[in-house]
Amino acid sequence: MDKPLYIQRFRYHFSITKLIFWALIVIFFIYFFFFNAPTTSPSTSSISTSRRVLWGGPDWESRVLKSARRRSGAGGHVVLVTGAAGFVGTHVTAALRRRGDGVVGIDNFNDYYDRSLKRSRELLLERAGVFVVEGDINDAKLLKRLFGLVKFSHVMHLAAQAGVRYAMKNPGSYVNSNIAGFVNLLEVCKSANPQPAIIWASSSSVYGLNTKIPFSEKDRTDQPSSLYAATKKAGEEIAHTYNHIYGLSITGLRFFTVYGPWGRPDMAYFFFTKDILKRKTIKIFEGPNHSTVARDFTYIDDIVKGCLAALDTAKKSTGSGGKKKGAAQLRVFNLGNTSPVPVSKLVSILEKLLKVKAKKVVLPMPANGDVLFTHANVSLAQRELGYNPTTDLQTGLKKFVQWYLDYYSPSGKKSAV
Ligand SMILES: O=C(O)[C@H]1O[C@H](OP(=O)(O)OP(=O)(O)OC[C@H]2O[C@@H](n3ccc(=O)[nH]c3=O)[C@H](O)[C@@H]2O)[C@H](O)[C@@H](O)[C@@H]1O
Repeated sequence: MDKPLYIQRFRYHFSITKLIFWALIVIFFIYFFFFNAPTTSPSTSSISTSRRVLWGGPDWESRVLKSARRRSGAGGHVVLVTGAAGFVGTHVTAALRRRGDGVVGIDNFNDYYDRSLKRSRELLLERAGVFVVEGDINDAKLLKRLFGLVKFSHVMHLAAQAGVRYAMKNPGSYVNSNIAGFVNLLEVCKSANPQPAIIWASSSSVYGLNTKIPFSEKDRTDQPSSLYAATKKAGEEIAHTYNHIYGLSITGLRFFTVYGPWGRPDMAYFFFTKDILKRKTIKIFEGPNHSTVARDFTYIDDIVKGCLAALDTAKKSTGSGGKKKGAAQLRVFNLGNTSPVPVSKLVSILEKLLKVKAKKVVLPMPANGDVLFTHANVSLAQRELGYNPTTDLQTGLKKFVQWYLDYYSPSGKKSAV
């Protein structure tokens, strides 16, 4: 006897559902085993790298090797640049490439700020012949593979979680990138054969609550006022340890509020420009008793020169196979502009360049880790590196604004690249 119609329909629907269920399971397994193959490396960065990053394979290897090749007759170094799609990283990488060094970049393309800007910088480097590996400095396997493929003479370590105020929102990302990531990189460098010399980005923020002006490398740096500053200071101590135990040659560069074309959208000069153009109100912080807040704003080209000079004067690491063979070089330099400018003056320069009057509100500086004043004494860098900053804020901001208007104009993105 035939079953009632509703039972037949129920069975029919039930079997379709079962079919879809098993099909989904099969698709999941195919995806997991075939598209998530062994060269896939789970990364640990809390901001960006919850996704999996693909690297490896013959094509990837040949791109790495090609990028690491020095221009024939150029002599030069073979450099791994971490944070190569970052602001300073892109400029330094391009400059190294221009003069003929072999350069391989690495960047995790995290979403701390607009990723498309990072991708545009990557494109710029790709056109200059540099391959930026997508991966995280916490990925030891990836770093070992890179060192297995290429005998890097230097590492320019510029990958970091930057930004003073964001440290209150996402403290873990600072520990992850600036401490864990740095240690991971040093662990791989110490075991590499030959060991590379390392140049890395510290920060003017390590001077913290120091009131002695201008800041000299001999001044105290044990009063950080933000977690960001504390992680950079920790980096300096960690550098000391790896230099002492393993003979790694390490140079730390304390950058002072670096600005310029292709800059970081989280920095005040950048978002002030954006907000002034949008007629949005900007906040200008002031210190106690209406005192001025000022920064030793330093133009990117001056910083690049300092980075290259630090690289060219770095002595070789002395260790090999994880063992120290003798004392190695350990240096720290201020790279600033030596003339602090009040934030209110920065805004008035921008108003003139943009030909727009800013809507502004002056507020007491919140307790967010910011310091009142920075001012670099660069005589050590002058002596040892021949560092001599030449760009004043007016000139540097003019170049930034030209780039900004071009890059963000409706038709500009490509022409700026
Ligand atoms: O030199 C350094 O060590 C640091 O320089 C910058 O940090 P900061 O100098 O605080 O740069 P901005 O965030 O661009 O701030 C510049 C000035 O604008 C002020 N500001 C910021 C934001 C705002 O809304 N209003 C305002 O007046 C800040 O108080 C500060 O005085 C970078 O963001 C750090 O990554 C870097 O390490």
